[in-house]
Amino acid sequence: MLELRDLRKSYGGRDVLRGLSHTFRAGEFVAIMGESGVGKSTLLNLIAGLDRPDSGEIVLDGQSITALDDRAATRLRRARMGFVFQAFHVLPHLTLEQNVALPLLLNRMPTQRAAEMLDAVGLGGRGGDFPSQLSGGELQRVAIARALVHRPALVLADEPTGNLDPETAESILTLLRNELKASHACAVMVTHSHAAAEKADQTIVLTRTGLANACVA
Ligand SMILES: Nc1ncnc2c1ncn2[C@@H]1O[C@H](COP(=O)(O)OP(=O)(O)OP(=O)(O)O)[C@@H](O)[C@H]1O
Repeated sequence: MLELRDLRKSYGGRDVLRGLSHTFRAGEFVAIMGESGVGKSTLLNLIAGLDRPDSGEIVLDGQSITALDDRAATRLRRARMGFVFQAFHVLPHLTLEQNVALPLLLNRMPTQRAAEMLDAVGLGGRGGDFPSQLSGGELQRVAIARALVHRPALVLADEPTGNLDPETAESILTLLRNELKASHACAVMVTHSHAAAEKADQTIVLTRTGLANACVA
């Protein structure tokens, strides 16, 4: 459902991705690991259509993302993807329910599923609260609810448990996994945490020379 074909990306003449190819299947939860600076966030940004490869192609459900202009890429991102990224953090001036409803509003979909998703992540009845009233773990649950509320085909997560204690991290990842499996979405999660990667179906290690399967759980 998501295909990376011979992706190449360099910054200032320095190669980061050198001909990277991989296929992700629907319903698959994949962790991407690799040493610092190897290009994990770069890869996620390319898949998200937030940056463009120098060459190669990214195909989502038969549609080439790399061939789209910025407007079309934004539309596709909005409709078909969900994000658990620092850059798309929960907005402080909106209530929890308004935050979770955002992808629905942007896609002109009915908004009642926002409350259902808050229930699903264990925050039922707190839709009127503001983000400042929540703990770090609770905020990540809101981010997961928002990433999945519009039933995206593809969820992209960058260190979703980066600043959480191990117990909270474990519960967040179990929640993410359960919600992904319920909606049959594919997820690509960048992480440095082996405990987080263990929650995925498959871990892929990004190296200086490409993408190598490290283990398949
Ligand atoms: N916009 C940019 N301009 C210039 N160089 C960049 C840009 N984005 C990334 N890089 C460089 O590309 C390389 C890969 O960066 P990237 O953030 O993808 O690594 P990473 O594997 O996610 O690292 P980390 O685990 O430390 O977050 C780094 O050397 C970085 O400095």
